[in-house]
Amino acid sequence: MHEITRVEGLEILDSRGNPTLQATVTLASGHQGTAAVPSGASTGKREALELRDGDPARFGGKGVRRALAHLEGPIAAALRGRDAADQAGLDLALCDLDGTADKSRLGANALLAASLACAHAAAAGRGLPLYRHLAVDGLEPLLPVPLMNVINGGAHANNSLDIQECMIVPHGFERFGEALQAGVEVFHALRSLLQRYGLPTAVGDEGGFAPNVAGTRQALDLILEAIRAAGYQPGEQVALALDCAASEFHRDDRYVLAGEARAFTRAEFSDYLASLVNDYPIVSIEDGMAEDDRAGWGQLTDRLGRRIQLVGDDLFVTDVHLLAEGVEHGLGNAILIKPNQIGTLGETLAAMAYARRAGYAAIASHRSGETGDTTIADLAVATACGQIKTGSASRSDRVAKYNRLLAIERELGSAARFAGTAALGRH
Ligand SMILES: C=C(OP(=O)(O)O)C(=O)O
Ligand SMILES: [Mg+2]
Repeated sequence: MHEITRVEGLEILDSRGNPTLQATVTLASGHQGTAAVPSGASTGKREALELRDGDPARFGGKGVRRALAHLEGPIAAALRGRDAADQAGLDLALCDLDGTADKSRLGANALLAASLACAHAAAAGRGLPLYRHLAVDGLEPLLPVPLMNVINGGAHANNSLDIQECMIVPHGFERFGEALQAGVEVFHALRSLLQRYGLPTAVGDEGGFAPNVAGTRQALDLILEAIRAAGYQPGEQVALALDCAASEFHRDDRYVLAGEARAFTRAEFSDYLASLVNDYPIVSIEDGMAEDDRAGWGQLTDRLGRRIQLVGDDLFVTDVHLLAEGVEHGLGNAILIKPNQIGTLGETLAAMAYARRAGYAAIASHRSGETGDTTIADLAVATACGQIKTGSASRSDRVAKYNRLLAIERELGSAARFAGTAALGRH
């Protein structure tokens, strides 16, 4: 029994300068665990609620004092005396305590901070690294392929690109460290290219560049050129991935892309994405259709689901019930995993387990507003999900996750396995 004796909260800042929550859980043994919660910008409308104070006089309404009070009040009271190693039981108790479907009473930010900090405390109490503590029965630790967002658009940058994320996927390598190095070299090569073409090298929220490009194809052409300039083979070693975040530009049943000066029907937008897949080594498209456009998701999955990975982010919001519905109706073939979309670690693990059983891929993911917290790195390794999406190499909040994975790879030594190309080969 790893008895919880104290739960403390702290209001800290995220990478966008907005307040967020950190929790520290102390056990009777004296061991402690600390975790911080991130925050999204292009949030799915079915996400659990991130409780904000709404007082415009403080952080423009984004304060988290109420959530902090919930964390240190009712949540702390409910956790004291419980076993930190009983993650499922703790998280069930937290859900019951909140009592709402969307965690709007206590706030998903308050609940997740506590939930994650319990896991860290239990790991410390057991004398295990977090990825060992969270290890899923029968699965060996696996270092994930990084999906690195090198050109930012959409809600994450104020440039002309409608597609939110253009990512590189360094998969054709033996070790995580080699893949990361390749990704970073491509990122540096891209910076040089942008400079040469007189385009700005300022970065967006996730650390990727945010140039004013003339549409998606120019962004992808630049990335391909950067992959070659860095000495890697596009597709074979470093592939491409997109997060369209299509809910953001879905209006009146049309996909309105300012950069293409066009409003697409769902069929036309499927054609457009298929043409990109034909012309570029794209292995994964996230939120290629809007969260409410189930017909669009069905069409896109029929069209591309056997060729590439189609990831539901806003569509599934890390919710096992929405995922189950999606599996039943054949929507997509992968789920993005963001613990703060659902609000507890236990429910996050349940969604990942369901995906595994259903043959859906799972990608552990950061949010666009991040902290130095590295829990998702351990989560990816423990669940052997094979992929992690955590931005570019130019911001310390993103680099922290990559550095954690480097440390895990070293710690595992000769037992370290890298997911590599096999992680993408399910379709
Ligand atoms: C990471 C993402 O952005 P946000 O955190 O803004 O939802 C995403 O959409 O996948
Ligand atoms: Mg997304």
